[in-house]
Amino acid sequence: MTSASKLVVSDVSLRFGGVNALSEVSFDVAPASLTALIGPNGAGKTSMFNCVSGAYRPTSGEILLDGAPITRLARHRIARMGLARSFQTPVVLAGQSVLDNVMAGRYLQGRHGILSTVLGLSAVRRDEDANRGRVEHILRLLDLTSLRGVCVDDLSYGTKKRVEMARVIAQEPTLLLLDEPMAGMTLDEKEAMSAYILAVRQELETAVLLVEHDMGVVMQLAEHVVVLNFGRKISEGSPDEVQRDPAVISAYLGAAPDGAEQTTAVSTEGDQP
Ligand SMILES: Nc1ncnc2c1ncn2[C@@H]1O[C@H](COP(=O)(O)OP(=O)(O)OP(=O)(O)O)[C@@H](O)[C@H]1O
Repeated sequence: MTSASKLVVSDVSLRFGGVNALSEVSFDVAPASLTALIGPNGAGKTSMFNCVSGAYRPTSGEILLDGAPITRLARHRIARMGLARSFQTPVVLAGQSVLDNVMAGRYLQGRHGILSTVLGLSAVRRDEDANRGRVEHILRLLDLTSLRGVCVDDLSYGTKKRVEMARVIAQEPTLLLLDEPMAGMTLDEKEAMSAYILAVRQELETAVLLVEHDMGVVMQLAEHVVVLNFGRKISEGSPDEVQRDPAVISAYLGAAPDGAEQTTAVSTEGDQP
């Protein structure tokens, strides 16, 4: 753990009745870095996202955001501290345009309450102008400008995921949690989404924590990889290091016993290694 870490996860455990979803998991996310959280189905990735974002309260352990404890804070308080997340199934405002969806992200980020917004106070109007400029910029960044007036209901699944990402980015997070941003996408859409994630990160200098099953994407995007299996951290390091780690290969293949010699690396082909 370093005091300069964006996120520090320290000995986090989460139990559901008799199920240990997470067992004493620790890792850091460095500022402006891209860290991937990977592991086979049921490894505990979503549980960890839910603990970090405040949806679940860990049974034990501590989570720090910019050095401040967030373990027991409500979701909206953590969001106000700079954390935003996307979901496996994109969360969009049905029946609303792409523009309105992204504007919704600005309202979450805004400092004015609903009453001052309704009263149309001048400070709010100044913010509105700034918001519009910011939203137009985000639409351009994610190639959504031409779709700004289109209702999200009429968009493909992959484009809805892009709209959700635009809304989340509009919150100007300093830590962005992306839960399987490529799930259900075509190969072309995945390549485009990878480029968008890199562009967003460069532009906003946001730290990103990414859950993704597509190992090709993880190896291409991540600087640091944390591997979970059955709720425990089994490996951590550069993409190259983890894909050669026998414990990781064993977890994904479900075959070789712990510590066994392995000659194959984790596959970077296809969705599910
Ligand atoms: N709300 C819950 N109630 C009971 N058990 C749960 C709950 N949420 C998760 N679990 C259990 O915790 C473990 C970790 O699940 P989790 O969804 O975090 O894994 P995951 O790595 O995200 O899996 P996947 O890749 O399939 O999404 C699993 O055994 C799961 O069945």
